[in-house]
Amino acid sequence: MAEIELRSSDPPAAAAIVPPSGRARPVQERAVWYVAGAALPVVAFLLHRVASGLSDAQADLVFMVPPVLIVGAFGGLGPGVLATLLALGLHLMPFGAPLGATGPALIAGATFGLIGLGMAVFGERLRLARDEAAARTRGLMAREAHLQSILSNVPDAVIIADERGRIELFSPAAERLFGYTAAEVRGRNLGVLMPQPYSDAHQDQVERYLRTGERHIIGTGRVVVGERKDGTTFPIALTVGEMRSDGRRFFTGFVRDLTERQETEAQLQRLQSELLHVSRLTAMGEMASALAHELNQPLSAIANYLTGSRRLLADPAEDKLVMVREAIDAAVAQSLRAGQIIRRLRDFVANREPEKRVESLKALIEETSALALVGARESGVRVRLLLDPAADRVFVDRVQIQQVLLNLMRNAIEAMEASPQRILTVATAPGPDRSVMIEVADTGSGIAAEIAGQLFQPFATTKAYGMGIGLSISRTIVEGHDGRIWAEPCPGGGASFRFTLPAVVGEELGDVG
Ligand code: HEM
Repeated sequence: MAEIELRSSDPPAAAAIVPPSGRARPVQERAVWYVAGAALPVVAFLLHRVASGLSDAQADLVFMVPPVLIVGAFGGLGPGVLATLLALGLHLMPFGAPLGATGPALIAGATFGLIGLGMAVFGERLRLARDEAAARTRGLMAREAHLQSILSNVPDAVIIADERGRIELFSPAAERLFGYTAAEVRGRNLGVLMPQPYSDAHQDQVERYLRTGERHIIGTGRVVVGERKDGTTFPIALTVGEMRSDGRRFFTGFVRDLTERQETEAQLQRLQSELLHVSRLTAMGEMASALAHELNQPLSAIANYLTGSRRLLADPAEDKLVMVREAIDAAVAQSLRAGQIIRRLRDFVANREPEKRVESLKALIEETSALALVGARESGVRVRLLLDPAADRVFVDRVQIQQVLLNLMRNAIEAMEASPQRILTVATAPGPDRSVMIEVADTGSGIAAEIAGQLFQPFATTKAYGMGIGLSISRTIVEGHDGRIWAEPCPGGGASFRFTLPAVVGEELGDVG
């Protein structure tokens, strides 16, 4: 979990960036104090001498105390010592007091020197402390500036609250997201950012955490609902961290707006389902003439039976009537067959919401192969269905899986166009981890080496026609069913495409119509 311990005695983190000591103090400032240290005692001395008519040498030192103290206190050690020595020098100059002077003059000079030096040492320490404080302030300001720049630029809203849930910090992104200004929410409870019933219960949740230490959001995050100032709600991903500063506990919330992501996901899903639909239409378009042929067969059979019946009815003898009844029964059967083909097609191309149910693979495969083999039997393709009853029940969207099967079977049939032997095998078997494996194998030309690695990428195709999106769509569908799809060369030549689907076993078995 994100827990940060901050103590006020910690050195400012920005110290590494901002020089911390008085060494950074401008050189000019030091120079000014040296000049003052040299000038002020002289000025004080001269003023006193002019005022007292060059006679009162003993009082010189008294007049020079203020400049020495000022220079020592503010200028530090160097300027302070300079001012003190200069003042003593002036005091002891031959034209002031005789060099050989003893007694009170020397005692006064020594006392003055000690006070001046003491003040210079004191001033130096003061100066260092002042510089350090300035460096600390600069460090804190730099840290504050970094924090502000991070807070202004991170796309996530950042909100800091104390342990009573009162908002202390509300980043610019939070202002944009929730519609409040920082000033409006500072000091208010976090509850203001969420709708009921969260709002009333939130502080209890925070206090429960403080009491028990049991985390539900801290460290894991959660998708929750936020409420803007205008009362509208929106989905957010919330992450909460905990921090201690100066013995107090704070919570930091990172809030990411999911509205856009959810919209994007919904849009992707819409596009995806349109693509699935378009690809089914394309498949049907590619098969159109064969399908027309397939429908034509029952229709012309119906026409033949009915023409025959009319002819038979010209002579309504008993034995002829029997034949007419049989012909009409056959016509009915053919029209039902035509109806079934049309219904299957309509189901297959309809744009509908995906819906997963327990289905029988046997039924799915048999139905799909009827569609896939339209026009193929004439070209000599033989079909082998090796369906294991122990691998029959699957939890899938029927139309989508039929789409995968149809695509694999049509590919297999096309791949065998130039082969002397044309056998399409569809087999099922129990797969690993409660799955069922379906195999569609052919005896065609096999998979070209240059395309093997990108078979399931969109627009990878070796066909003269078609966009090459069939296999990539098949992969999307299979993965959407938590399955896997791959291709292998067949031992005797040709290609084998395999995919897995979630099996339904034991008590999960549902009724399949
Ligand atoms: C804005 C919308 C927010 C909603 C809807 C919300 C909702 C919740 C909920 C439902 C819980 C209880 C979780 C449980 O017990 O299963 C919770 C706990 C908590 N929330 Fe919020 N929260 C929001 C914002 C925030 C923010 C911005 C912070 C911090 C600045 C925060 C700090 C906490 C803390 C400290 C806890 C208790 C610790 C935990 O359960 O791990 N929440 N929140």
